[in-house]
Amino acid sequence: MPMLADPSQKYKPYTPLNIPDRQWPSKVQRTAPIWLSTDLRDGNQALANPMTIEQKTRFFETLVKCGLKEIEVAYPAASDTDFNFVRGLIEGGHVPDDVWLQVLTPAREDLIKRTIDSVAGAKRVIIHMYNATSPSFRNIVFRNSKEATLDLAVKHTKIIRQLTEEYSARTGTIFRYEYSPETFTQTEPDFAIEVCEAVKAAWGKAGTGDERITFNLPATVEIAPPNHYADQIENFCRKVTEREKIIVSLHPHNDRGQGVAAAELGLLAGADRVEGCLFGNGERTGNVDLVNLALNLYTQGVHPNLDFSDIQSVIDTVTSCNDLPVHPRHPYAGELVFTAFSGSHQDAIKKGFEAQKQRWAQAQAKGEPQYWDVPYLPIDPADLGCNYEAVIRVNSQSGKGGIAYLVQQHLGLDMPRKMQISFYQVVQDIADREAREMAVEDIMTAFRETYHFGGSKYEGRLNLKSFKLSSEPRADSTTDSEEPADERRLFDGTIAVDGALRVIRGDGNGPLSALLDALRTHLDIDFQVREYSEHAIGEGSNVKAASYVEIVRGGQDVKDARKSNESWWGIGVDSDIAGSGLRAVLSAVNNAIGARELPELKLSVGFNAKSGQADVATAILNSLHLELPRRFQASFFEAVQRAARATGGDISYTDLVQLFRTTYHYGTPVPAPISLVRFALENVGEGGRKALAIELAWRGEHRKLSAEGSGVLSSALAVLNSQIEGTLSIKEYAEHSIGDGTDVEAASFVELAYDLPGGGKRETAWGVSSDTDIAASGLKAVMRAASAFDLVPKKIVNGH
Ligand SMILES: CC(=O)SCCNC(=O)CCNC(=O)[C@H](O)C(C)(C)COP(=O)(O)OP(=O)(O)OC[C@H]1O[C@@H](n2cnc3c(N)ncnc32)[C@H](O)[C@@H]1OP(=O)(O)O
Ligand SMILES: CC(C)C(=O)C(=O)O
Repeated sequence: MPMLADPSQKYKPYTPLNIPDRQWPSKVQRTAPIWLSTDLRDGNQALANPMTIEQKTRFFETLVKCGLKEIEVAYPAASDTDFNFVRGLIEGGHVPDDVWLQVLTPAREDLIKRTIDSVAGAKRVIIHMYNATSPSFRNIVFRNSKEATLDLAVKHTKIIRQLTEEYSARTGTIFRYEYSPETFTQTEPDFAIEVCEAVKAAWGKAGTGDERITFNLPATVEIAPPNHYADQIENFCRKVTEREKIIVSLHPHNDRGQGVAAAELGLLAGADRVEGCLFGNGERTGNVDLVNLALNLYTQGVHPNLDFSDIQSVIDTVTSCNDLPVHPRHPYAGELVFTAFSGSHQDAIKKGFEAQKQRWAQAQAKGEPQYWDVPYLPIDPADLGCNYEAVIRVNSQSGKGGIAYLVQQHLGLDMPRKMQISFYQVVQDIADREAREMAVEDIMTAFRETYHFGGSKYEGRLNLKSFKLSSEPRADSTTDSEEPADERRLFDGTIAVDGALRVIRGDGNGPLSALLDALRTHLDIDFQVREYSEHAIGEGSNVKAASYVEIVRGGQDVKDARKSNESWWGIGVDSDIAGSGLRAVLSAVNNAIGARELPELKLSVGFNAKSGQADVATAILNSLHLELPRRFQASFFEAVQRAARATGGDISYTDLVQLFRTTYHYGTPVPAPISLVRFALENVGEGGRKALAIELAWRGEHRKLSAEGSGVLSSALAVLNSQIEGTLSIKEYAEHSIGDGTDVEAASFVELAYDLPGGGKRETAWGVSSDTDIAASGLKAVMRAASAFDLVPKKIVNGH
C-alpha cells in the first residue's frame, strides 16, 4: 500500500498550548536534575526476554556504581521473578543506604499489597502508582468517566498511604510516593492537574525535602514536538499548588526520536527529575537515554552527578543483560562516535589536538582552565575512559592529516607536510587496491616498510653500521679574516650494502652532503637533499632527534631540483642529531634505489685516494673484521699501490688481504721481528700505574724486561725505549670489538713515531693486533708497529 497522499485525513496534529509568556525558551540548565533509572522496570518490560534475577542484580550494581540514587527496580506484582528480585536486593544487602528503591504498581488493591510486601525491610522506598487519565484510555481501556478516573487514583493513593504507614511503623522503612497520570501528554492539561491535586490531597502529607510528593508526567507515547512537552510542563508547574512540596518528574519516550530534546526542554520548563534508561532502552523506541542527557550536561560544564568515566564497562554490562546492542553511532557511547574516517575531519582533529596542546600549556602556566576545543569532538574521549586510538581510522576517504596523526601518536614522528602528502599516497594506494579500512598496524607497517624504519625487520639495502664525522678547513678558505674558518665536513663510515660491509668516505658542506658524496663515490648512488627538518622526541636524558630528508636525483641545479616532480623521503631517529640526519638520508636512498643493481667492490690501482683507501678498508673489514682508522687506511693504501704497480696495476682481493697480513704480521705463521712471548701486569700505587714484566722475542733473541708506566701502552713504550737509542711514542691509538657475547675480541691499532737519536728524521708505522685479552692486543700491536722500524740498539757504556 502506498503512503497516503493526504495523511491529514488519517492523523490529527497535536493541539498547541497557548502560553504567550512562556519562560522556558530563554532558560539555561545550570544544575543536574534528580535521575531515576527505570531500566529494570520500563526497560525490562520492553524486552522479548525479560532479564533474569542474576542479570537484574548485575545491572542494579552497575546503576549504583554510576551514581544513580533512585532506581525503579521492578513491577513486583507482575511476576515472581520481579518480586523475588526485589526481595533478593533487600535481603542480600545490595542496596546502599542512600539509594531509593522505586517499585511500580497499578491502581489495584491486591497488586498494591503485593508491591508493598516486596519492599519489606528496605530502608528507602518510593511507591509509584499510575493510572491512565487521557480521553482515549478513559474511553477505550477503562471505559470510565473523568470522575471515575480521578476516584481510582484517589482511592488507591489512600490505600497506599495506609499500608505504607503500617509498614513504616513496623519496619522503619521511609516511604515516598510517586503518582503518574499515564499518558499525561495526551490528557487535558487542566484535568491532569486536577487529578494530581486530588492525589496530593489524598496523600495528605506532602512536605518539603524528602517529604515531597512526586508527580511524574509521562510522554507515554511521544506524539508532539519537544517544545509542546515543555509548554505542558511549564503549564503544570505554574498551575499546580504547593509547588515546593512537589517533585515534578519527566518520563519521556522517544517515539518521534526527540526524547532527549523533550527532557531537556522539560527541565528548562521547570521539572526537577528525569526518568529514563541507559542507552535509551524501553517500550517501542525506548525511554529517554540517561547517558545522552547526562553527558549533554557534562559537555556544557555541568556535572551530571552520574559517573560514566568507564563507559565501556557500562555498555558491556547493559548489553549483556538486556541483549540489545548499542548502535555504533549512539551519542557518546557508540563504537564509531569518536572516529573520523574522512580526510577533512581528520585534518581538523589533528590540528585541533596540536593547537590544544599549546593552548593548554599556556593556560596551565597562567593557572587558567584548560578548555576542550577540538573540531568534530564535542567531548574528550578520555573522560569516558576511551583512548584516542579510535579517533582516526583510515580508509580510502581519509587524507594525509589523519594518517600523519596516527604516525605521530604511534611512532612519535611529526612528519613535515610534504612527507605527509608523500606517505598519504602510499597508504591511499594500499587502501584503494585492497578496498578496505587500513588498521593502525597496517599503516605503521607501510610506514616502516617505505622508510625502512623500526628495526632489523625493516632494514633497507643500505644500512649504517658506524660512522665518524670530522671537519677540515676548506682548501680555499682564508685564515686572516675575523670570521670562523670555512670548513668541510668529512664522513667516514661503514655501511652494510645488501649485507656486505663497505667502508665509504666523502666530504661536503655538511654531514648529509658528505654522506651523499660517499655514496656517489663508492656506489654510484647520486642524489641531493631538497628538504630537511628535524624535531626532538621525548624529554630529558631520553631525548632523541628525528630527522626528515627529501632527496631528488643528483646533478641538478637548485632551480631544477626545486621543480623536480620525483623525490623520495626518509626518516632517521638517533640520540645523536648528526646520526639521525645520516639515517634519514639512507632511509630516503633505500626508498629511492628500490631493487636497482649496485656496483660491486672493485680493486684496481689508478682509483683516486678517497675511493681507493675506503675500498681497501672495505676489503679488510669484510675479510678480517678490522675497521682501520682513516690514517691507517691511507698508510696501507700506499703499500697496496706499490704492490699493484709491481704486478702491472691489478691486485686481487686475496692478494690484498695477504699483503695486509704480511705487512703488519697479522695472523701470519712468522711472527713480527719484535713479538710478545708472555707478560704480567701489576697495579702499582694509586691512579692505575702499571708495572709490566714482559718477555719479548727480539730479532731472534729472548729478552725479559720490565718497566712502569701510567698504563699498559706507556709501560710497553718504557720497555722498548729502554732497549733503543732515540724514542718511540704513540701517535694514534684506536680499538674496537670484534664479535659479541663470550666470543668477543679486542682489535687494537697503534701508530708509533720513532724519533731517531740525534734529532734525526721522525718515522711512523702502524701495528695491528686482536686478542681476547685487550691488554695483550694492545701490547702485540705496539710490538708489531715497533718491528717496522730500523731501531738503533742502545749503546752499552761501561757494561750498562
Ligand atoms: C505505560 C506503562 O508502561 S505501565 C506499566 C506496564 N507494565 C506492565 O504491564 C508489566 C506488568 N504487568 C503485568 O504483569 C500484568 O499486566 C498485571 C499483573 C499488572 C495485570 O495483569 P492482568 O490482571 O492479567 O491484566 P492485564 O495484563 O490484562 O491488564 C489490563 C487490565 O488492567 C487494567 N489496568 C491497566 N492499567 C491499570 C492501572 N494503572 N491501574 C489499574 N488497572 C489498570 C486495564 O483496564 C485492564 O483491566 P480489565 O481486565 O478490567 O479490562
Ligand atoms: C508508568 C508510566 C510512568 C509509564 O511507564 C509511561 O507512561 O510510560
